[in-house]
Amino acid sequence: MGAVTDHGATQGTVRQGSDGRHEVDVTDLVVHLADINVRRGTNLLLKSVDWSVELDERWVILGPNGAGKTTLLQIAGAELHPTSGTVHLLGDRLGRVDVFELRPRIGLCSAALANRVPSQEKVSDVVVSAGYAVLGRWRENYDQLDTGRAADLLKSMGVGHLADRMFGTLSEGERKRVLIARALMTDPEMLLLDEPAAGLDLGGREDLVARLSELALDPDAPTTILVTHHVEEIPPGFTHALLLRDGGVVAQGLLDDVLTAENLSATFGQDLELQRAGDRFFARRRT
Ligand SMILES: Nc1ncnc2c1ncn2[C@@H]1O[C@H](COP(=O)(O)OP(=O)(O)OP(=O)(O)O)[C@@H](O)[C@H]1O
Repeated sequence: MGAVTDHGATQGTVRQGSDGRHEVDVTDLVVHLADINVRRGTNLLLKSVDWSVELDERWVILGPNGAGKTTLLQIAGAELHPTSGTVHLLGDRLGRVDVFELRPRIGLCSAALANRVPSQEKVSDVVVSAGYAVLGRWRENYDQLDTGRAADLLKSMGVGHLADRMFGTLSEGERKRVLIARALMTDPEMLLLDEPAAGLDLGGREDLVARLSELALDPDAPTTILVTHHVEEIPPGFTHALLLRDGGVVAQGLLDDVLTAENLSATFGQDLELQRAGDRFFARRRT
């Protein structure tokens, strides 16, 4: 296998430092990780990760089971502090900002969140309660503006007709769409999606990929970071990729540069062939 490149991610405002060198203003970036490590016991879940995400970028984080994708997303969501290294999210340094003020600015959709939704919760409440940072608690004073916004978001995700159903009665695909609507409810500056297509059938996956593509192509949509195991799930409109293996970055940068058979093979530890059909990707093992 040949050399794998670690393309530098794009940078924020570049200034001339007092010593004449160029300095990046990390507060202009949506995410900036500098040499972060996450250790649990003797395990290094993330190793020396540097990563910068700019405002109009849509990133896919790709890697095999156990690579550290969810751990990385938890850091981007201000849910986890690294063992070492510095993290800036939406201009604030993690550790020096109240995470309870930061988190409403970040929309998160994950299986862990799905598991916390009470099955009796009404779908419209699952969405509207995001604005109040609660789950499973009905408040009678939800604003009409909020309930209207929740209804619009459910419609935009193709599940408007399910607003009065109980969350527990929905199919896997319907739940995923409701949770994406919830993640968008607070009009977040950053949207984090952890394996949104997991557990969906082919039609459900294709429908979700199309909706996420619409979102990715909308210039008013938040900066989006999507975690997946499958190149087939990368929605058209995504601009950048970060490939992760054993907690380390294999490659990162513009999607077209990073998503190669060589990098994918290094990431998944198999000799893989990568095909591109239009704006979609397909991978399989070389025979
Ligand atoms: N608290 C912990 N203590 C020890 N190891 C942990 C802990 N939490 C996670 N890990 C390990 O860290 C590694 C990375 O986990 P993570 O969930 O980030 O991977 P992932 O890429 O999201 O995996 P998957 O694709 O299977 O969801 C895994 O090997 C996991 O077993």
